[in-house]
Amino acid sequence: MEYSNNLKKFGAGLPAGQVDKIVAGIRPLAEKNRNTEVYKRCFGFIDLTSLNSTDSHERIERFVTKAVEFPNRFSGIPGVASVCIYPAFVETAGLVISDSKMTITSVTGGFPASQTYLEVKMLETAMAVENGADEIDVVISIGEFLNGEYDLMGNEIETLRKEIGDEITLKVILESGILAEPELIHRAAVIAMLAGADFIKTSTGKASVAATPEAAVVMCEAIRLFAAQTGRKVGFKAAGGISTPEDAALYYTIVQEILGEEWLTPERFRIGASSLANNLLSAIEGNPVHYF
Ligand SMILES: O=C[C@H](O)COP(=O)(O)O
Repeated sequence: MEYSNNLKKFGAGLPAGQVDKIVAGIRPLAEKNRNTEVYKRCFGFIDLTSLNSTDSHERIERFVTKAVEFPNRFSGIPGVASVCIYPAFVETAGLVISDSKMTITSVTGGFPASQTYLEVKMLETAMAVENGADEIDVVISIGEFLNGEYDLMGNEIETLRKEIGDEITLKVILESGILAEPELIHRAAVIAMLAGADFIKTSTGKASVAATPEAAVVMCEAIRLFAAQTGRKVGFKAAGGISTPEDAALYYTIVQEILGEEWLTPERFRIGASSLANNLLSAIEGNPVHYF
C-alpha cells in the first residue's frame, strides 16, 4: 500500500495545546473513576506482562499458573485478559493455560528495538503463533518512521499482518515516548491502522518515556477518526509505567471519554503492565495484597 498518500485523508491530528486541554479536562473525570467498580473492570483489561531478561521457563510457568488460578482465588474480579511474554516462553504458557479464556500475547519482531531483518521478524512472529500465541505485539521501525519512510514502516506491518492471518490479534507498538510529537504519534497510529493493526499500543515499557495521557489522547482520537472514516474499530492498549490504580483509572477515562463505552471491553481496550495487578487488587480488596 502507498501509506504516504493515504495518510493525507486523516489529517494531522490534534495540536499539542489542544491535547493538553483535553487531558486537563479528563483528569477530574478520572478522579471520579477511582472506585472499586472501575478498578475491577480495569483488572479484566490487563495484559499481565513479564518481559525480563531474567525470565525462564520455570518462572513463566509459575507466573502464568497464578494468572490462570486467579479467578478461583478472587471471585467477583475478572481475570486478566492476556499474559504478555517473550516468544521463547509461549509454548510453556500454553501448557499451563488449558480451558482459560485468557489469551497468550507474545512480543515479536525483534522487540523492543525492532532493529532486525524483516525476514527475522516474520520468522519470530510465525514461530510464536505456531507455538500457541493468540496475540502478537510488534514495534514499528521507529528510526525509519522518524526518517519519513512511511511506506517502509507500513509495509513491514502489512507483511506481518499477512504472516499471521486474521485469526491472530495484532497489536502495533508506536513507542509514543520516542515519537513524542502529537502529529508524529497521530501519523504512526494511522499508518499502523491502515496496515491492519487490531490494536495500537503506546509503548514497549523499555524506553525512557513510556505511556503518557497525552499520547493516549492522540491515539484514541486517531482511532475515533479512523473508525468514522473506514468503519473499522481498532483497539487501544496503554502500556509502560502504568502501575497504580489512579493510572489505570486515568487511561480508562481517556478511552471512555474519547471512544465511549463500546471500547471499554477487553476486545478493544488493554492495559499492558508488569506491576499494576497487585496494586489494583489491593485497592479493590481494601488492604495490601501480593498475589502475583
Ligand atoms: O506491555 C508491555 C510493557 O512492557 C509493560 O510495561 P511495564 O513493565 O512498565 O508495566
